[in-house]
Amino acid sequence: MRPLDELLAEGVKGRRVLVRADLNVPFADADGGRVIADDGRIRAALPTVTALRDAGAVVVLCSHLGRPPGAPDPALTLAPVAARLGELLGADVTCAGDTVGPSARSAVAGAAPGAVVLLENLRFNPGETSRDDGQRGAFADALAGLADAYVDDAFGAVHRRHASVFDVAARLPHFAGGLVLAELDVLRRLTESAAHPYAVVLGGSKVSDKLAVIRALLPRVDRLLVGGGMCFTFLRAQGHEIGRSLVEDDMVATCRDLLDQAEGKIVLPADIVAATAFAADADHAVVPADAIPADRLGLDIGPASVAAFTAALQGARTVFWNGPMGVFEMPAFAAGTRGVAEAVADLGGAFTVVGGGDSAAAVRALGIADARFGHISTGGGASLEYLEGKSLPGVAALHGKAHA
Ligand SMILES: Nc1ncnc2c1ncn2[C@@H]1O[C@H](COP(=O)(O)OP(=O)(O)OP(=O)(O)O)[C@@H](O)[C@H]1O
Ligand SMILES: O=C(O)[C@H](O)COP(=O)(O)O
Repeated sequence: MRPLDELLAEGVKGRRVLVRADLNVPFADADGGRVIADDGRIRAALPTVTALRDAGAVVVLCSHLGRPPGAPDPALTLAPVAARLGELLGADVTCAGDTVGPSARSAVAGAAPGAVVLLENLRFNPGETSRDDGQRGAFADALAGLADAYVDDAFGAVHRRHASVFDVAARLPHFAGGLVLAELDVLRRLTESAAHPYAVVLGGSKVSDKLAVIRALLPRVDRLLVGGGMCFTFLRAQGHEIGRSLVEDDMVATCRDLLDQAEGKIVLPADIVAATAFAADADHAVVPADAIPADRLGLDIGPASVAAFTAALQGARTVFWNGPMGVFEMPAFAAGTRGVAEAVADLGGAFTVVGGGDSAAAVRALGIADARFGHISTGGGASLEYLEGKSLPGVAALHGKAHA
């Protein structure tokens, strides 16, 4: 895998460099409309963009935003991201009106050395995510036609076999950006040389996505703490009443199996904040985790769980945390995530990694400084698939394993 530095050493003055970044940032409703809720991923793209600008390249930047169904959706335009990037760079960023069409081509053709052109949302095009190699390849041809070299710095998307992540690398001289290299270094450390005790904290809502990770991690970790929307499928597997909480019924048997194999490593919440509705102002109460009232749903872990999770983390020398402990976006259900975040941040002598778009956003939204963690990853699914031991298409492509 050739690092960006090799491309810079070759010289890029006046060359067009296609940079795939992951600018898929969360938005929130505000008085004046939708605003960027957390710009961490835009900031994470700055070093690569700045290095190329400083070296005189024409930076042709591209990213996905959300999951539009292969057609333009004005709600998912990258225009606000271009504006924010421009503010952070202190320079104009042109946002093309399309991804590989006339607007993009003329913006790139008219760009001076050091200029940045952000292409419109890659997923406005069906070829980006298509399962059909030919359709993806045709879109990758069009992307490659806009540039002379390709840099992948989209760590959050390296687990996607998409045109801009996988196929385009075979069509241009390709290089890994500093963010991708740094993130892979951290994950390598977590898989190859993690100091023990090693604790993993998992939460969030994507239960089925994360069960495979639990299976893969169990033999390698000493403690596995499960909170968030994930824990209810486990509590159901233990035979408990979980009311109307989030559950994946077809995963209950798998959770039972994982609990049997876990040799006591899996720690589940002892109490739950159970609400009458999925709403910020819903009536709520702390209840035992094995007795959630039938008409309520769990939206956060309770104080006894925070205390138990904090205790289980003491002495850990490596911690990986993915997924909020509750619906942190609603203040009434943010205490569990805050408590666990504080516990992880306070661990002295441990290498602590927070992985996941929502988890990183939660940490920042709660006002906990990035510097209190060893590493905050820009990739949720990407980190998990790496830890699961899966091959990542974006990384394989940078190793020259994508074929046109
Ligand atoms: N008890 C719960 N019930 C329902 N939703 C929950 C619960 N606890 C947490 N969540 C939701 O889980 C979501 C985050 O889950 P997700 O699995 O996507 O996290 P992530 O891995 O950090 O993010 P990403 O995969 O985007 O990088 C949050 O929006 C949060 O509100
Ligand atoms: O938010 C993420 O995890 C990445 O941007 C990838 O997005 P995706 O899950 O929609 O491919």
